[in-house]
Amino acid sequence: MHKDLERILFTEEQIRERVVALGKQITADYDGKEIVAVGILKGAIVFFADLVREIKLPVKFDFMAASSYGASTKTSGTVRILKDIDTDIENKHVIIVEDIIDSGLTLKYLKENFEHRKAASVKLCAMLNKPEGRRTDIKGDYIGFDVPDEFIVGYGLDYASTYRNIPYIGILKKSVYA
Ligand SMILES: O=P(O)(O)OC[C@H]1O[C@H](OP(=O)(O)OP(=O)(O)O)[C@H](O)[C@@H]1O
Ligand code: HPA
Ligand SMILES: [Mg+2]
Repeated sequence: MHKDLERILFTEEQIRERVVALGKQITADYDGKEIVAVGILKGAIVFFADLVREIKLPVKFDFMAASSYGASTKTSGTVRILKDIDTDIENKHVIIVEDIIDSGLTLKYLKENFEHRKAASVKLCAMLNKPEGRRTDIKGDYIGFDVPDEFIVGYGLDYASTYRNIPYIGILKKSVYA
């Protein structure tokens, strides 16, 4: 285990099993449709790469970069869009792919933004969900795992731009940021 982790929540094997199941569910739900998967950089990149390969339907890729945490374990409350998608999503079935829904501020902002562009449908898929962090009424449509109210890293999730490449998911020691 990485020395800065308090404990591992989900191993590589548990993550793989859950991602396969999510891919199957999405494949069944979107039968006959084409999907535009929009990954939210940077955190979603690892999950995105694994998930899209488990969806057995035509999937177009696009990416948006949004940031609200910076080098903190608390949301700044302001979602900044650093890069927009370049696909015209009007009448398209969009799945927004995220690493985590915590306060929900990022996804609430993005979901409304996508609906204004007249997508045929917009659903949210997140690897992790932290219900106790929530400050909005946003809910995910496809969720990998619920996590406790702790700061989580690995599998794309960072603290101050570090730990994203840890292949499993764990709780960061408080001594690292307190
Ligand atoms: O539900 P919320 O409280 O809004 O938190 C979730 C968002 O915060 C993180 O992004 P961050 O701003 O850290 O950017 P990053 O993806 O580049 O790490 C994470 O990747 C989600 O996008
Ligand atoms: O628990 C978290 N870990 C990493 N990034 C995050 N962004 C929101 N919540 C988290
Ligand atoms: Mg982050």
